[in-house]
Amino acid sequence: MEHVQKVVRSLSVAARAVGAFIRLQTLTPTVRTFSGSHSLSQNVPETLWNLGRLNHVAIAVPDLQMAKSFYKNMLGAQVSEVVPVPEHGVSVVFVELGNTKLELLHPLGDQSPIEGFLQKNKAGGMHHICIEVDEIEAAVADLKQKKIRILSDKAKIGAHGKPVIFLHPKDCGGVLVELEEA
Ligand SMILES: C[C@@H](C(=O)O)C(=O)SCCNC(=O)CCNC(=O)[C@H](O)C(C)(C)COP(=O)(O)OP(=O)(O)OC[C@H]1O[C@@H](n2cnc3c(N)ncnc32)[C@H](O)[C@@H]1OP(=O)(O)O
Repeated sequence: MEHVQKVVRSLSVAARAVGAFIRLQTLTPTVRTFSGSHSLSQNVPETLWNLGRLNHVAIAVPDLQMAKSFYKNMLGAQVSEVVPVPEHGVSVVFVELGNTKLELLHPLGDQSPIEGFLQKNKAGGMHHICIEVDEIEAAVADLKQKKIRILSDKAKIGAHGKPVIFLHPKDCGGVLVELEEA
């Protein structure tokens, strides 16, 4: 009899553990990437666009040559020449990191969107992150519906020759987010 009670107790502990595991699986957010595994996407409703890899992290700097020299000579990174991107009001240096890039940004022209940021952050600082998407127009339509502010009327060509948009930092947890079509 005691043996039977032990078996019943073990079975009920196992059943509770399975229940907790299933609840945990339901609660755990899933990551959905267009470059990643399909098995991760099972809990996510199908949408017309997908988020991909981190393309770059952009850092606004008050002195582009000094910043370039820091990454090249102090950290030993491979860095590009200065690339002017007048359509976005910035000059850029790309820092290669293997799996992603840094973009060092400095204002170009008198209407630069990073001028105000550098006035508030005199030593410079992290300005935005850029994540790849597979369908930028679908992303724009979807995010507009979700009341996320898009900071331009339509996608512009970004520093890598691909269409980009920016999302308002106040709608993205305080981070300026750029989406780039891969
Ligand atoms: C080449 C290209 C590429 O990669 O392809 C690029 O990188 S172009 C990179 C440059 N282009 C862009 O950044 C385009 C998108 N950016 C913009 O439209 C603008 O910079 C905004 C993000 C809307 C900020 O505009 P503006 O400086 O005039 O406004 P503001 O100073 O009144 O800022 C409004 C509020 O947002 C905050 N705020 C401003 N810039 C921010 C940033 N980078 N990250 C996080 N928060 C930020 C301010 O502190 C302020 O918060 P409080 O009210 O709490 O004080």
